[in-house]
Amino acid sequence: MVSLVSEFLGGGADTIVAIIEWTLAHLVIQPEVQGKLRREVDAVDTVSVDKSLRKMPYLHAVVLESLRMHPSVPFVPRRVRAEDATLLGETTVPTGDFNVRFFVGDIGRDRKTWTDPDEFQPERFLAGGEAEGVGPSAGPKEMKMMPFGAGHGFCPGMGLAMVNIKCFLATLVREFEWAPPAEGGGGVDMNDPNVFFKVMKKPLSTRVTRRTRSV
Ligand code: HEM
Repeated sequence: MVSLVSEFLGGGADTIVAIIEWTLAHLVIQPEVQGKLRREVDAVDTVSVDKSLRKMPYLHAVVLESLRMHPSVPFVPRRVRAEDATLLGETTVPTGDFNVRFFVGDIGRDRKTWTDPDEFQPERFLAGGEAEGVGPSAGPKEMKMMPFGAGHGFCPGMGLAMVNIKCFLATLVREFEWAPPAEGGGGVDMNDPNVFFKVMKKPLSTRVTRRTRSV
């Protein structure tokens, strides 16, 4: 019970914080994406953001693009059994029990699947884009990305996480302008440290201005 609660608290909080920080970093260095997202957020009734999420496809695309590039949990471990020696891609898997790690981050940046995988392009998830119809969970036939894992260990917090991240981001973009740090502030470092959770190596530093809007 204790480990279950700690898994929910640890896995449920740090992962969300990390993805919001990465997304804000992209919005800071790509002001055109921030502007487009803000126009969408401003256009809906955001008094109760959670009720308006369905009307914000660009917000959905922004979050998916962030999860594709920066999945908070970098790999998914599985214990598997091969009855016969099997050819998996270019690797021959021997007969018997063994551990496999699926590197979620590498799947999301696979050059055979994604065009310019190191570019933050939320539009790819919109209608007509190469990832139209791709969602946060792995598809039954094809797995273009799997930030929440797949199969029997699949993340039970996915739905909660998506709503949480979207509500937070929509509110942060509605209320504030996000700009790069003032000169000498060190810029935005998009590297991640080689640790388990994919956090930013250097915590995001930005200039934040409260928006003044006529009601
Ligand atoms: C951006 C947010 C999150 C990401 C990227 C994420 C990702 C993952 C991944 C990749 C796994 C392993 C899945 C597998 O083995 O196939 C996992 C497991 C898990 N996640 Fe999440 N997660 C997130 C948010 C949450 C939240 C909000 C909760 C709970 C409130 C949560 C609770 C759990 C639990 C309990 C497991 C273990 C499931 C099991 O072992 O059966 N996660 N998560």
